[in-house]
Amino acid sequence: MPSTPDLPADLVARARDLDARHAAADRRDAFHLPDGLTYLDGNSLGALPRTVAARVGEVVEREWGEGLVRSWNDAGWWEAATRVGDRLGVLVGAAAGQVVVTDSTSTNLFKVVVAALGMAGSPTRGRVLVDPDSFPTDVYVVGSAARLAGGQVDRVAPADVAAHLRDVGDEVALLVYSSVDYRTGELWDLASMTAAAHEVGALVCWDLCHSAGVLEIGLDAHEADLAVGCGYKYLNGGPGAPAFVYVAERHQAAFHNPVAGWNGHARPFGMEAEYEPAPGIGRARSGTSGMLGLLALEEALRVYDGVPVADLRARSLSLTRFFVEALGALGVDLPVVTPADDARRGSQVSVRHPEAYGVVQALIARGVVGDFREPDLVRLGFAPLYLTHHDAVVAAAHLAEVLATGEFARPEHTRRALVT
Ligand SMILES: Cc1ncc(COP(=O)(O)O)c(C=O)c1O
Ligand SMILES: Nc1c(O)cccc1C(=O)C[C@H](N)C(=O)O
Repeated sequence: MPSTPDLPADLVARARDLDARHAAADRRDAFHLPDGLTYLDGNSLGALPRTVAARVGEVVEREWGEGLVRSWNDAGWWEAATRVGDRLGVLVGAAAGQVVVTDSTSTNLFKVVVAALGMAGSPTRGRVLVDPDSFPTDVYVVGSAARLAGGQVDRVAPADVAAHLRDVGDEVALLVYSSVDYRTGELWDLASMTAAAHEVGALVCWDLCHSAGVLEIGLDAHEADLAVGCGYKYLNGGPGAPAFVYVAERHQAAFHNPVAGWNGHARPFGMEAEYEPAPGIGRARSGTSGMLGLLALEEALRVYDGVPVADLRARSLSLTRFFVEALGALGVDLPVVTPADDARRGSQVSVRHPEAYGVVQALIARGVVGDFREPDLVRLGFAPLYLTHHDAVVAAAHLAEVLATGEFARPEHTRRALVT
């Protein structure tokens, strides 16, 4: 692995000052991070909180091994989906009883779109708006769910939503938008888009995959209707961790889960012939959750204990702002596609380069892990719980060298892997 480039003393000193200023939100010691690695991909797969392995070991050996089926009662397995939902709800601004942790984001989105088309009530309200540049699963799932439920999909960029609602707002049932764009890192205005949808009588489902755990979302405060998001990015639940779904309390009675499985029944152990949904958010459950993943996520969320999301947001903004400043100081003049305005920036920085794939691979070979996103983006995520301003300087210095040396064009860096 190439050694770390010489770091300019002024940047190192500034990093030290900023790390001291944001020390209250520093939980780096709570994570296992490989020596010498600068990990800027927590927006794809979050790092491992140290206590998770022991907790999973305990669940396997004691709760499963010894407790066996009794653990559904004795170890609180049955209620884990809503218990972890309540904990996660605190991070996204949802009062208890509105979030359940279950299934994947894709599956939860399917349930939400079908349910929302049913909630819209009028047969003339069948349009579902989706951002064509969303993470592809959102576009695929919205298309499939809307088709099955007799709706119609309008692919509308966030900037055009207001105009579209003026034109056909009274036919719109639901808007599905990401609060942070997975490619550019742009943060959309959840409050004003939600209000605009409500003005025409439509509902909104927010995809929080790239915002949960790093910024204040305020679902209840902004009267959001529905939301989904995953547990394995900034929430650090581990690969394939279960996702979450939020249904605002005022909508729960009308929320008819199309995957009406027994876990969402009012009396699951009544083994009744007919389905009757559970009275609250439990109705968004379908089948049995994978307990190892769910309890691993619960343990991972303990890292957030005592860390206000506002402090994390301040640290995150400082990290991304400082990283861009460091790129400038080191003479890296790639276009930064992530907004410079704090109010419009999530927790990542994406830069454009025609050989972005090779740049990312060359960085990884140097121990700086980010990822490549089509067609030409180097995407670097800044998980504020465990990254420091010093990491930002190290990453910027490696990027400067990768560009200066032309390493990105080496054949070993341009060969595509299955997962990018
Ligand atoms: C914005 C967004 N939505 C949805 C997903 C898909 O989630 P899942 O694979 O859990 O269905 C991802 C990431 O994979 C994502 O980034
Ligand atoms: N879910 C993933 C996976 O199973 C493998 C590799 C990456 C992912 C991701 O989550 C990608 C991520 N949603 C993104 O924003 O690109």
